[in-house]
Amino acid sequence: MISSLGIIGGGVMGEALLARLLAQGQVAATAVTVSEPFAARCEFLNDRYGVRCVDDNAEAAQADWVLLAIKPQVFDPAVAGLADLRSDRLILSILAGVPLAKLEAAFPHEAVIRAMPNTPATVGAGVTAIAAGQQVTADQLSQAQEFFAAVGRVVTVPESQLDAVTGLSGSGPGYVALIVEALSDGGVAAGLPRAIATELAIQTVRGTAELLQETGWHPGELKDRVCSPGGTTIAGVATLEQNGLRSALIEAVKAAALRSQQLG
Ligand SMILES: NC(=O)C1=CN([C@@H]2O[C@H](COP(=O)(O)OP(=O)(O)OC[C@H]3O[C@@H](n4cnc5c(N)ncnc54)[C@H](O)[C@@H]3O)[C@@H](O)[C@H]2O)C=CC1
Ligand SMILES: O=C(O)[C@@H]1CCC=N1
Repeated sequence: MISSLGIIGGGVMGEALLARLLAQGQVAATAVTVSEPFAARCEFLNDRYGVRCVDDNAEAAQADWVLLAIKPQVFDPAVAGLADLRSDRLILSILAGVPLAKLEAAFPHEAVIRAMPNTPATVGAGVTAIAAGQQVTADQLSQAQEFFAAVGRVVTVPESQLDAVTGLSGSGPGYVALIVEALSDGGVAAGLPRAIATELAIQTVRGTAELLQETGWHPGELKDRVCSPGGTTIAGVATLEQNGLRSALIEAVKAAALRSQQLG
Protein backbone atom coordinates (compact mmCIF):
# COMPACT_ATOMS: atom_id res chain seq x y z
CA MET A 1 0.00 0.00 0.00
CA ILE A 2 1.36 3.39 -0.98
CA SER A 3 1.55 5.67 2.05
CA SER A 4 1.14 8.91 0.09
CA LEU A 5 1.16 9.69 -3.63
CA GLY A 6 1.56 13.01 -5.40
CA ILE A 7 0.68 13.16 -9.09
CA ILE A 8 2.07 16.15 -10.96
CA GLY A 9 -0.13 16.60 -14.03
CA GLY A 10 -3.71 15.33 -13.88
CA GLY A 11 -4.17 14.64 -17.60
CA VAL A 12 -4.87 11.45 -19.56
CA MET A 13 -2.06 9.31 -18.11
CA GLY A 14 -2.16 10.79 -14.62
CA GLU A 15 -5.86 9.92 -14.43
CA ALA A 16 -5.39 6.45 -15.98
CA LEU A 17 -2.82 5.51 -13.35
CA LEU A 18 -4.76 7.14 -10.55
CA ALA A 19 -8.00 5.34 -11.43
CA ARG A 20 -6.39 1.91 -11.54
CA LEU A 21 -4.27 2.37 -8.43
CA LEU A 22 -7.39 3.36 -6.49
CA ALA A 23 -9.45 0.51 -7.96
CA GLN A 24 -6.71 -2.00 -7.08
CA GLY A 25 -6.48 -0.68 -3.53
CA GLN A 26 -2.81 0.21 -3.94
CA VAL A 27 -3.45 3.68 -2.57
CA ALA A 28 -6.32 5.31 -0.67
CA ALA A 29 -7.98 8.38 -2.21
CA THR A 30 -7.23 10.29 1.00
CA ALA A 31 -3.51 9.63 0.47
CA VAL A 32 -3.40 11.20 -3.01
CA THR A 33 -2.69 14.79 -3.99
CA VAL A 34 -2.86 15.72 -7.66
CA SER A 35 -1.43 19.00 -8.87
CA GLU A 36 -3.07 20.34 -12.00
CA PRO A 37 -3.30 23.95 -13.21
CA PHE A 38 -6.66 23.61 -15.02
CA ALA A 39 -9.37 24.30 -12.43
CA ALA A 40 -12.11 22.40 -14.29
CA ARG A 41 -9.89 19.35 -14.58
CA CYS A 42 -9.03 19.57 -10.89
CA GLU A 43 -12.69 19.74 -9.97
CA PHE A 44 -13.40 16.71 -12.14
CA LEU A 45 -10.62 14.63 -10.54
CA ASN A 46 -11.74 15.66 -7.08
CA ASP A 47 -15.42 14.84 -7.76
CA ARG A 48 -14.77 11.58 -9.53
CA TYR A 49 -12.03 10.05 -7.38
CA GLY A 50 -12.28 11.90 -4.08
CA VAL A 51 -8.61 12.92 -4.25
CA ARG A 52 -7.27 16.32 -3.26
CA CYS A 53 -6.41 18.37 -6.33
CA VAL A 54 -4.38 21.57 -6.07
CA ASP A 55 -2.70 24.06 -8.36
CA ASP A 56 0.66 23.78 -6.63
CA ASN A 57 3.26 21.20 -7.61
CA ALA A 58 5.12 21.68 -4.34
CA GLU A 59 2.12 20.36 -2.40
CA ALA A 60 1.88 17.18 -4.45
CA ALA A 61 5.65 16.78 -4.29
CA GLN A 62 5.51 16.44 -0.49
CA ALA A 63 4.30 12.85 -0.88
CA ASP A 64 6.38 9.69 -0.35
CA TRP A 65 5.81 8.71 -4.00
CA VAL A 66 5.77 11.37 -6.69
CA LEU A 67 4.51 10.57 -10.19
CA LEU A 68 5.55 13.04 -12.87
CA ALA A 69 2.81 12.99 -15.52
CA ILE A 70 3.28 16.35 -17.23
CA LYS A 71 4.33 16.85 -20.85
CA PRO A 72 8.11 16.77 -21.45
CA GLN A 73 7.90 20.32 -22.79
CA VAL A 74 6.95 21.71 -19.35
CA PHE A 75 9.35 19.54 -17.33
CA ASP A 76 11.76 22.33 -16.32
CA PRO A 77 9.20 24.83 -14.99
CA ALA A 78 7.03 22.07 -13.48
CA VAL A 79 9.80 20.60 -11.29
CA ALA A 80 11.59 23.84 -10.43
CA GLY A 81 11.91 24.13 -6.66
CA LEU A 82 10.71 20.58 -5.91
CA ALA A 83 14.14 19.02 -5.26
CA ASP A 84 14.74 20.48 -1.82
CA LEU A 85 11.31 19.73 -0.34
CA ARG A 86 12.40 16.24 0.78
CA SER A 87 15.24 13.82 0.18
CA ASP A 88 13.61 10.42 0.62
CA ARG A 89 10.86 10.18 -2.00
CA LEU A 90 10.51 7.70 -4.83
CA ILE A 91 10.19 9.72 -8.03
CA LEU A 92 8.47 8.03 -10.97
CA SER A 93 8.55 9.72 -14.37
CA ILE A 94 6.44 8.67 -17.36
CA LEU A 95 7.65 11.54 -19.55
CA ALA A 96 8.53 10.59 -23.11
CA GLY A 97 12.18 11.18 -23.87
CA VAL A 98 13.28 12.81 -20.61
CA PRO A 99 16.40 10.81 -19.63
CA LEU A 100 17.34 9.58 -16.17
CA ALA A 101 20.32 11.94 -16.18
CA LYS A 102 17.97 14.92 -16.46
CA LEU A 103 15.54 13.51 -13.90
CA GLU A 104 18.36 12.78 -11.46
CA ALA A 105 19.77 16.28 -11.95
CA ALA A 106 16.35 17.67 -11.01
CA PHE A 107 16.05 15.35 -7.96
CA PRO A 108 19.71 14.83 -7.00
CA HIS A 109 19.14 13.29 -3.57
CA GLU A 110 16.55 10.74 -4.54
CA ALA A 111 15.62 7.45 -6.17
CA VAL A 112 14.26 8.05 -9.66
CA ILE A 113 12.53 5.60 -12.00
CA ARG A 114 11.93 6.37 -15.67
CA ALA A 115 8.93 4.51 -17.06
CA MET A 116 6.97 4.33 -20.29
CA PRO A 117 3.38 3.07 -19.89
CA ASN A 118 0.69 3.24 -22.57
CA THR A 119 -2.98 4.25 -22.79
CA PRO A 120 -4.48 0.74 -22.45
CA ALA A 121 -3.37 1.30 -18.85
CA THR A 122 -6.77 2.99 -18.53
CA VAL A 123 -8.45 -0.43 -18.64
CA GLY A 124 -5.66 -2.35 -16.92
CA ALA A 125 -4.36 -3.76 -20.21
CA GLY A 126 -1.27 -1.58 -20.54
CA VAL A 127 2.37 -2.44 -20.76
CA THR A 128 5.01 -0.40 -18.97
CA ALA A 129 8.77 -0.55 -19.44
CA ILE A 130 10.82 0.79 -16.55
CA ALA A 131 14.46 1.69 -16.02
CA ALA A 132 15.94 2.46 -12.61
CA GLY A 133 18.17 5.39 -11.74
CA GLN A 134 21.42 5.09 -9.84
CA GLN A 135 19.99 5.55 -6.35
CA VAL A 136 17.14 3.05 -6.70
CA THR A 137 17.36 0.04 -4.36
CA ALA A 138 16.18 -3.46 -5.32
CA ASP A 139 13.26 -2.95 -2.96
CA GLN A 140 12.24 0.33 -4.61
CA LEU A 141 12.51 -1.24 -8.06
CA SER A 142 10.14 -4.01 -7.05
CA GLN A 143 7.76 -1.43 -5.50
CA ALA A 144 7.79 0.47 -8.79
CA GLN A 145 7.13 -2.75 -10.71
CA GLU A 146 4.14 -3.38 -8.45
CA PHE A 147 2.92 0.21 -8.97
CA PHE A 148 2.85 -0.18 -12.75
CA ALA A 149 1.51 -3.75 -12.52
CA ALA A 150 -1.73 -2.08 -11.39
CA VAL A 151 -2.22 -0.97 -15.00
CA GLY A 152 -0.96 -4.02 -16.90
CA ARG A 153 2.25 -5.86 -17.66
CA VAL A 154 5.66 -4.56 -16.65
CA VAL A 155 9.07 -5.12 -18.23
CA THR A 156 12.38 -3.81 -16.93
CA VAL A 157 14.83 -2.58 -19.56
CA PRO A 158 18.13 -0.70 -19.71
CA GLU A 159 17.47 3.00 -20.09
CA SER A 160 19.09 2.96 -23.54
CA GLN A 161 16.03 1.06 -24.81
CA LEU A 162 13.35 3.42 -23.51
CA ASP A 163 13.11 5.63 -26.60
CA ALA A 164 12.56 2.52 -28.71
CA VAL A 165 9.92 1.35 -26.20
CA THR A 166 8.22 4.73 -26.55
CA GLY A 167 8.18 4.40 -30.35
CA LEU A 168 6.69 0.91 -30.12
CA SER A 169 4.38 0.38 -27.12
CA GLY A 170 4.12 3.97 -25.83
CA SER A 171 2.90 5.33 -29.16
CA GLY A 172 1.63 1.98 -30.46
CA PRO A 173 -2.01 2.37 -29.33
CA GLY A 174 -2.20 5.31 -31.75
CA TYR A 175 -1.06 3.12 -34.65
CA VAL A 176 -3.38 0.26 -33.70
CA ALA A 177 -6.34 2.66 -33.41
CA LEU A 178 -5.54 3.86 -36.94
CA ILE A 179 -5.43 0.25 -38.13
CA VAL A 180 -8.78 -0.53 -36.48
CA GLU A 181 -10.33 2.57 -38.07
CA ALA A 182 -8.94 1.63 -41.48
CA LEU A 183 -10.15 -1.97 -41.18
CA SER A 184 -13.58 -0.65 -40.31
CA ASP A 185 -13.46 1.69 -43.32
CA GLY A 186 -12.55 -1.31 -45.48
CA GLY A 187 -15.53 -3.21 -44.09
CA VAL A 188 -17.84 -0.29 -44.88
CA ALA A 189 -16.34 -0.04 -48.38
CA ALA A 190 -17.08 -3.74 -48.83
CA GLY A 191 -20.72 -3.20 -47.77
CA LEU A 192 -20.92 -3.57 -43.97
CA PRO A 193 -22.79 -1.18 -41.65
CA ARG A 194 -20.29 0.95 -39.67
CA ALA A 195 -21.18 -0.41 -36.23
CA ILE A 196 -20.72 -4.02 -37.30
CA ALA A 197 -17.51 -3.18 -39.19
CA THR A 198 -15.98 -1.48 -36.13
CA GLU A 199 -16.99 -4.31 -33.81
CA LEU A 200 -15.44 -6.86 -36.15
CA ALA A 201 -12.26 -4.81 -36.52
CA ILE A 202 -11.79 -4.38 -32.75
CA GLN A 203 -12.47 -8.02 -31.95
CA THR A 204 -10.17 -9.20 -34.75
CA VAL A 205 -7.26 -7.14 -33.36
CA ARG A 206 -8.00 -8.23 -29.79
CA GLY A 207 -8.46 -11.91 -30.69
CA THR A 208 -5.31 -12.01 -32.80
CA ALA A 209 -3.29 -10.44 -30.00
CA GLU A 210 -4.68 -12.91 -27.46
CA LEU A 211 -4.02 -15.85 -29.79
CA LEU A 212 -0.40 -14.82 -30.31
CA GLN A 213 0.07 -14.26 -26.59
CA GLU A 214 -1.50 -17.54 -25.50
CA THR A 215 0.08 -19.81 -28.11
CA GLY A 216 3.47 -18.12 -28.39
CA TRP A 217 3.27 -18.64 -32.15
CA HIS A 218 5.53 -16.54 -34.34
CA PRO A 219 3.30 -13.94 -36.08
CA GLY A 220 4.40 -15.40 -39.43
CA GLU A 221 3.05 -18.78 -38.39
CA LEU A 222 -0.35 -17.32 -37.58
CA LYS A 223 -0.37 -15.48 -40.91
CA ASP A 224 0.42 -18.76 -42.70
CA ARG A 225 -2.41 -20.53 -40.84
CA VAL A 226 -4.93 -17.92 -42.03
CA CYS A 227 -3.79 -17.92 -45.66
CA SER A 228 -5.49 -20.71 -47.62
CA PRO A 229 -3.81 -21.50 -50.95
CA GLY A 230 -5.40 -19.33 -53.62
CA GLY A 231 -7.75 -17.95 -50.94
CA THR A 232 -8.92 -14.59 -49.67
CA THR A 233 -6.26 -13.78 -47.06
CA ILE A 234 -3.27 -14.18 -49.33
CA ALA A 235 -4.99 -11.79 -51.76
CA GLY A 236 -5.30 -9.26 -48.93
CA VAL A 237 -1.75 -9.88 -47.67
CA ALA A 238 -0.33 -9.39 -51.19
CA THR A 239 -2.15 -6.06 -51.39
CA LEU A 240 -0.75 -4.96 -48.03
CA GLU A 241 2.76 -5.89 -49.16
CA GLN A 242 2.31 -3.93 -52.41
CA ASN A 243 1.25 -0.91 -50.34
CA GLY A 244 4.12 -1.14 -47.89
CA LEU A 245 2.28 -1.88 -44.62
CA ARG A 246 5.32 -3.46 -42.97
CA SER A 247 7.75 -0.72 -43.89
CA ALA A 248 5.19 1.94 -42.94
CA LEU A 249 4.95 0.46 -39.43
CA ILE A 250 8.72 -0.01 -39.11
CA GLU A 251 9.28 3.60 -40.13
CA ALA A 252 6.56 4.79 -37.74
CA VAL A 253 8.25 3.12 -34.74
CA LYS A 254 11.64 4.52 -35.78
CA ALA A 255 10.25 8.04 -36.27
CA ALA A 256 8.53 8.00 -32.86
CA ALA A 257 11.67 6.64 -31.16
CA LEU A 258 13.69 9.44 -32.75
CA ARG A 259 11.11 12.00 -31.62
CA SER A 260 11.37 10.61 -28.08
CA GLN A 261 15.14 11.17 -28.18
CA GLN A 262 14.60 14.72 -29.41
CA LEU A 263 12.10 15.49 -26.62
CA GLY A 264 14.77 14.64 -24.06
N1 LIG B 1 -0.80 9.85 -23.69
C1 LIG B 1 -0.10 8.74 -23.78
O1 LIG B 1 -0.48 7.78 -24.49
C2 LIG B 1 1.17 8.58 -23.03
C3 LIG B 1 1.81 9.66 -22.47
N2 LIG B 1 2.98 9.50 -21.79
C4 LIG B 1 3.64 10.63 -21.18
O2 LIG B 1 2.81 11.02 -20.10
C5 LIG B 1 2.94 12.42 -19.90
C6 LIG B 1 1.55 13.04 -19.80
O3 LIG B 1 0.89 12.80 -21.02
P1 LIG B 1 -0.70 12.95 -21.12
O4 LIG B 1 -1.32 12.52 -19.84
O5 LIG B 1 -1.08 12.33 -22.39
O6 LIG B 1 -0.80 14.53 -21.25
P2 LIG B 1 -1.99 15.50 -20.84
O7 LIG B 1 -1.79 16.77 -21.58
O8 LIG B 1 -3.29 14.78 -20.94
O9 LIG B 1 -1.69 15.75 -19.27
C7 LIG B 1 -0.73 16.63 -18.79
C8 LIG B 1 -1.40 17.43 -17.68
O10 LIG B 1 -0.40 18.27 -17.08
C9 LIG B 1 -1.02 19.50 -16.77
N3 LIG B 1 0.03 20.51 -16.65
C10 LIG B 1 0.48 21.37 -17.60
N4 LIG B 1 1.47 22.14 -17.09
C11 LIG B 1 1.65 21.75 -15.80
C12 LIG B 1 2.52 22.15 -14.75
N5 LIG B 1 3.43 23.11 -14.95
N6 LIG B 1 2.41 21.53 -13.57
C13 LIG B 1 1.51 20.55 -13.36
N7 LIG B 1 0.66 20.12 -14.32
C14 LIG B 1 0.73 20.71 -15.52
C15 LIG B 1 -1.98 19.74 -17.92
O11 LIG B 1 -2.97 20.68 -17.57
C16 LIG B 1 -2.50 18.35 -18.19
O12 LIG B 1 -3.69 18.09 -17.51
C17 LIG B 1 3.75 12.97 -21.07
O13 LIG B 1 5.03 13.28 -20.60
C18 LIG B 1 3.80 11.83 -22.06
O14 LIG B 1 5.02 11.80 -22.73
C19 LIG B 1 3.53 8.27 -21.59
C20 LIG B 1 2.93 7.17 -22.11
C21 LIG B 1 1.72 7.22 -22.91
O1 LIG C 1 2.82 11.03 -28.14
C1 LIG C 1 3.49 11.16 -27.12
O2 LIG C 1 4.45 11.97 -27.08
C2 LIG C 1 3.16 10.34 -25.89
C3 LIG C 1 4.30 9.48 -25.46
C4 LIG C 1 3.90 8.09 -25.79
C5 LIG C 1 2.50 8.20 -26.16
N1 LIG C 1 2.10 9.43 -26.17
